[in-house]
Amino acid sequence: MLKMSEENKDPGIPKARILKSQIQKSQPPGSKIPKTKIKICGLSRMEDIEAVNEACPDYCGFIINYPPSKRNISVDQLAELKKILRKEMKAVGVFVDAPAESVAKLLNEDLIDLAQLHGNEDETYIANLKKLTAKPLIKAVKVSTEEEVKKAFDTVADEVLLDHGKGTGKTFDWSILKAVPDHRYFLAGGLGTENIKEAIQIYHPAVIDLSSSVETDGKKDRKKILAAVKAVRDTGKTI
Ligand SMILES: O=C(O)c1ccccc1N[C@@H]1O[C@H](COP(=O)(O)O)[C@@H](O)[C@H]1O
Repeated sequence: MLKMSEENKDPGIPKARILKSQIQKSQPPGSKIPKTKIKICGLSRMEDIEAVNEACPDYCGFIINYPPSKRNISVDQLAELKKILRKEMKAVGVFVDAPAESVAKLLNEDLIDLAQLHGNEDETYIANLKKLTAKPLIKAVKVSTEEEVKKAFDTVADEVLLDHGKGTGKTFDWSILKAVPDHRYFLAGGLGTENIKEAIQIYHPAVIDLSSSVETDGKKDRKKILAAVKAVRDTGKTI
């Protein structure tokens, strides 16, 4: 039976609700705010793990039990891939309307470090899942208007991910991000080496999340993964 951890009894404020200006005020003068991080999503093969082990992004994403995706993997495949994934990187399980109990099980067994909820999971679902695990939850939201972006942060999830869809390889209109200049979020959808710098310098996302642009013929491409991680690190912009 799953138990609530000590940490979960006092879940505190979700990271997504803490504004950048509040973080800056709490820093000693001259100290640096964390740099934008990078997540490479949709890993499915051993060679994908070898590539990320070399590039070392901050987060690695796995699409779990979602057959409509060409990046779908089973829990057994996840377990095999996880065995060789370097420990420095956080493993993110990406779910689409999966039963909360099965998501919590993978988190609590440490097969994944965070769960990304990328379907129609509502606040009741997320609140229920939070009772089953202390691990961080990311709510993914498809956005196309300023109103939708603002509403995305009205959540009990720990993190918010703003996306064009589900691994579409397309950007949404980033100008709507001006509606939430002070918020922390994962930015996804159509990001690649050609637009990473612009995204970081203008919008300062906490995490740049990409999948389609680091593929060739539908498979992850080692050189593209290395180039994307380098692009984020080289930009080196602080939020
Ligand atoms: O990539 C998928 O197939 C997918 C399936 C189900 C939910 C989310 C999915 N992908 C997410 O899309 C972004 C990356 O987008 P892009 O390909 O770079 O445009 C990332 O958050 C993935 O988790």
